Amino acid sequence: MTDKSIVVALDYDNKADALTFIDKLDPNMCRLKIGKEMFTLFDPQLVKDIHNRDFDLFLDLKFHDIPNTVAKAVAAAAELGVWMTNVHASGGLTMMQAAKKALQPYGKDAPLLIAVTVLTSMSDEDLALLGINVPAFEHVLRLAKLTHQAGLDGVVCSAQEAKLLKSSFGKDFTLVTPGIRPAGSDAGDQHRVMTPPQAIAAGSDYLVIGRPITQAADPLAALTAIHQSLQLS
Ligand SMILES: O=c1ccn([C@@H]2O[C@H](COP(=O)(O)O)[C@@H](O)[C@H]2O)c(=O)[nH]1
Repeated sequence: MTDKSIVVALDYDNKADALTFIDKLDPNMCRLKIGKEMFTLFDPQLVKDIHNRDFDLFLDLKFHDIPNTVAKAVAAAAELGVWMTNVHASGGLTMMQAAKKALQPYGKDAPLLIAVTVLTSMSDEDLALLGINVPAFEHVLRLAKLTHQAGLDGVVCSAQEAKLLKSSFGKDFTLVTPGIRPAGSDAGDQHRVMTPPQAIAAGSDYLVIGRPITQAADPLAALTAIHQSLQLS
């Protein structure tokens, strides 16, 4: 089955368990993502272990720091040969421009560089507590505009904002959407959610899906069922 729009968020605290799961997958079935937990626990060797298995890897470290530091971090991600990496758009225009510039020497081998807008776990009420008194979609739009201006490849957003962002920035602006929940599954700490078929219909390019797959009794069956739901949509 080939639908590489699915990016499985690994988020395992045990490397052997993660690799056992990965070894059941075909790199044509999905891409993989590791984030702060796994990178901190298992270091760049994990990136090499995943690349040795021929998967495209999204290194989701959400860099957020001064421009010089973020530029160096993004270049370090490029050295690892990852398919995609990211920064926080709220780090600002200058920071994102510095990150983009740091990838110039890598040419066509540079990873895709995207920016996180508003975390999918956040509601309008969470934003209000930060003094951001607009609905989440408006703040996402603001941050996506800044990201587009900085020349990045796209954003992380909720699939709920995908239609708005595709109509604002065009089809080539890549939308990576976590907060994906198959119908009937537990939302957990995610707030702005959509099902896989809804997300694709809304314009998401990549669906980031973690616990509904990795915490399922049979993760491979859960991934296969999501593939099937997309083919029926
Ligand atoms: O806004 C964001 C940005 C990143 N994430 C990450 O995606 C996965 C989602 O995992 P689930 O288990 O499917 O909830 C996770 O690694 C987050 O760190 C996000 O959820 N929202």
